[in-house]
Amino acid sequence: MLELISEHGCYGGVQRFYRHQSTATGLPMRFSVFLPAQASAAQVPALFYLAGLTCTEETFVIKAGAQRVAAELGMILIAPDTSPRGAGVPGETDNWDLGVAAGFYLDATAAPWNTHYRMYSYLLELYELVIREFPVQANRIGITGHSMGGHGALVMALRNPDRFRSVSAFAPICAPSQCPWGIKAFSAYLGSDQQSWRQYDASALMQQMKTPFPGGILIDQGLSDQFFPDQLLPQAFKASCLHAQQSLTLRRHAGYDHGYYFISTFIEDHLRFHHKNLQADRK
Ligand SMILES: N[C@@H](CCC(=O)N[C@@H](CSC=O)C(=O)NCC(=O)O)C(=O)O
Repeated sequence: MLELISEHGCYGGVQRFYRHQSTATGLPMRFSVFLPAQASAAQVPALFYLAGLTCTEETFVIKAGAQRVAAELGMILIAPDTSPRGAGVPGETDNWDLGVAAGFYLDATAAPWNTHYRMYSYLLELYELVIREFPVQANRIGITGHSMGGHGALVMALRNPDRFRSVSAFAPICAPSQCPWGIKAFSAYLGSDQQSWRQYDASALMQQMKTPFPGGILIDQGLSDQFFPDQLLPQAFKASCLHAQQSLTLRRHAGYDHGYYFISTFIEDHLRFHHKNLQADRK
């Protein structure tokens, strides 16, 4: 059962916010949907956007300025929240990089996180819900994201290429098993067996990838990004793409930092990249 929280006219379409009860997390979850005008008459392509640490389902919608081009292209935008809320895990709001707003888009297996912190399964649940409830072309769905959400987008696409036909990312955490944010989160959520971390590590997954994304992968990275040297490691993902013969466009931009000024500058390129890839004939 979907509860509409609010709706707002936007570029001829409508920006909506919803709440629903999730089976995966066992808690109420929130997400946002932009519906372009074209969606009132036909099924259209859709793009999931996964936000980063400290964000909500609202951050992308109010900061990235994506709706104008999505309205032009006739593309639905879906932005979920970044973690369960109200799980009651002791200390879950004590750190900005673990717990609330830091779900890392994985299914926790270690207590006390494993009951509700199940964002990987939640995204698959949301994917089905979106196809059921909105006028989406089910074979034309892409995914993108920023930082922790860029990690989530790459992992979701690499593990579910039949669901997500196109993938891009902004300053993603490319090798979480090797950076401080990822090591902290994976140790808490998944435990000490680093073999189990590989299923949520885009660079490790890409090493094993058998069928490349035909339209390539697009990543943008700011060179004034304060997290670039230690946390993001795009060079690791690039090396894995070379190994797997996956075409990767990794653009490095002088003068851009980690924030939404960077994302809002390049979001149009990402929407057009996905629109083009999703237009290509798909079975
Ligand atoms: N703790 C700091 C920094 C938090 C921060 O930079 N969050 C990024 C994502 S970082 C990786 O996932 C973000 O997108 N913030 C939202 C924004 O509007 O910029 C803090 O709380 O400021």
